[in-house]
Amino acid sequence: MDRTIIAEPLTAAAFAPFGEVLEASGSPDKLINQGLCGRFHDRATLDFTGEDGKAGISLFLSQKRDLPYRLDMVERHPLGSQAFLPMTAEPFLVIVAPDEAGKPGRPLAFVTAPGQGINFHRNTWHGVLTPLSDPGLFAVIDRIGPGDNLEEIWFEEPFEVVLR
Ligand SMILES: NC(=O)N[C@@H](O)C(=O)O
Ligand code: NI
Repeated sequence: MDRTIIAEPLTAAAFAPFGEVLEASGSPDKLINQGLCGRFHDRATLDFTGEDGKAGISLFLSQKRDLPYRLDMVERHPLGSQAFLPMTAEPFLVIVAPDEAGKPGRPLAFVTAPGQGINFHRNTWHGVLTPLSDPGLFAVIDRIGPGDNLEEIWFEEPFEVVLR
């Protein structure tokens, strides 16, 4: 199998099987604050299961990654969705993989446009947060609570993610 993955520009359609793209583009769902603010309302599927699980907002300050990016592993969260919302205008790398009988299939990679965030659906195979610039500062909305919410798979042979 070819181990090189070409990252494509992120689109809502291509990402739909894995989650949502969060971006303030097009017309807002509603105008608020005396018409001075557009609200792009309720754009992500937040999904938290398991006893005593709740939604939490955390901040991640991650080191940037260089390209070509060595993809050694993917993970998933069986008990909750996970959203990455950049607090800078810098693009970042988003990696997902289809589930094939409980194991990840061939990964796909996307590069966000400035201002785009993402929300992984619960139990979606994904690469960890992968900034391409410093500071890699993100707000992350995911499940807080007890239970095993992390499943990791390390590839026998890594993939290499490149830009087109
Ligand atoms: N482990 C953690 O909090 N982050 C990962 O889930 C990730 O996807 O970056
Ligand atoms: Ni994760």
